[in-house]
Amino acid sequence: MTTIVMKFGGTSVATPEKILGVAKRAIREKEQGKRVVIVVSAMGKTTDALLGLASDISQEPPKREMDMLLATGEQVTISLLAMAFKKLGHDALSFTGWQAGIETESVPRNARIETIHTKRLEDALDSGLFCVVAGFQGVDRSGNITTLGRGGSDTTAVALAAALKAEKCEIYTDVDGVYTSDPRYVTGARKLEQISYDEMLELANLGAGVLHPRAVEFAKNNLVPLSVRASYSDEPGTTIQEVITVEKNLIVRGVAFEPDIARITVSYSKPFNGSLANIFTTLAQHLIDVDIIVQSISDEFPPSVSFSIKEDSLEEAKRVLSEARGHIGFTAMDVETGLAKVSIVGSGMVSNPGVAARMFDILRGQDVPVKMVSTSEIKISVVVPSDTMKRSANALHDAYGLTPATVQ
Ligand SMILES: Nc1ncnc2c1ncn2[C@@H]1O[C@H](COP(=O)(O)OP(=O)(O)O)[C@@H](O)[C@H]1O
Ligand SMILES: N[C@@H](CC(=O)OP(=O)(O)O)C(=O)O
Repeated sequence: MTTIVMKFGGTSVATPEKILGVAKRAIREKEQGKRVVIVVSAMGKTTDALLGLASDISQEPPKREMDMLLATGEQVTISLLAMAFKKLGHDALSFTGWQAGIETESVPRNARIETIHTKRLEDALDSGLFCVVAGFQGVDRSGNITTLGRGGSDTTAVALAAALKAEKCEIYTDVDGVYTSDPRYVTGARKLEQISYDEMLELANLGAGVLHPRAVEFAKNNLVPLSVRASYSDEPGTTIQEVITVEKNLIVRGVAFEPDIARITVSYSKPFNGSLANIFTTLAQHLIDVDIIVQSISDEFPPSVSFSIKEDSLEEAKRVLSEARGHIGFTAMDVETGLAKVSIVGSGMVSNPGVAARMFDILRGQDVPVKMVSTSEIKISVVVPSDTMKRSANALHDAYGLTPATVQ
């Protein structure tokens, strides 16, 4: 008998009626002879509300206790969904992350899944039960509850699909697939029928919240057939796969963006290599994620390095760098907030020169100042002022032919 994993995000389980709807949808799959695992997120905006409660107590709450708090959101949904199955005449068992055997590394708030001990789930599935699993959470080797980072329920679903050798993993959400850009912000965004794991991974890493980046990583590494589809309709959605078979010629497949970026510039006296290593070692020791790094060295000016981080890490980054000032040997630290990152992604860039030049030209046409740039084989990202993010994304989307009327 084949197994499928269905994941429903917060918007799809926001009310008791929607939870009953999820159960009905899963029952339809089981009636086709499948073993069904359902992964759910916290109801609606519950996780945001829990974060708000914590910040009413403390600005820097202990990360372990944050995991303990945030994991409660998903626990509410799994119990309600198991009750919904019972109400509809079917047997189901709910599982927290640890009950489902999801073991993670010991990194609070952003843990990676290391192993899944599937025996308990396999036994329940063999007994004909629906398995309802809490997304976004696991347990480390010391028995601490961990969470997988915002949006991490997608990763729970794909990791379970890989561990259970499921036939497919379906992510049900409030859009009917992966779009060329976030349809909430980009008016011309259109649904893609297919997208490659690599392009999806870049888009997800660059802010396309429709899928958690590590979910795509898991799917790619384990070749899990993955799709994103609407929880409110039966349309097939978007499939994410190794090699795509349609629209292969597009240079840019999508535009992603991320608000709340800060730039820190640290100036220091020579020898600069030592300072550079000390700055980033200090940040790494405090598990602060750094994104774009721009190092500038000339004979005329003192050396400096600029890097971008998420605004919610800014206070901690400033504090740890200031505490290590003597060790690092820096002379000044400047901070700029209110920034955003806008990126274009597409495998077609590899063999097409001039993509960056065109991007800068389009942004110049929109009067958007580019503060930082970073590239890889299949993406170009720019850091720009937040108030130009939406305008930049729309202009790039149109100019690269992604808006339907302009598809070349
Ligand atoms: N490229 C994209 N394609 C589709 N949706 C996107 C994209 N980028 C961002 N999104 C946003 O992702 C949202 C779905 O993710 P999320 O809000 O986390 O849903 P869920 O609650 O189901 O997990 C959509 O409503 C959409 O605004
Ligand atoms: N509830 C968590 C985990 C999650 O994946 O949520 P969603 O599937 O609604 O994005 C969050 O809000 O981050």
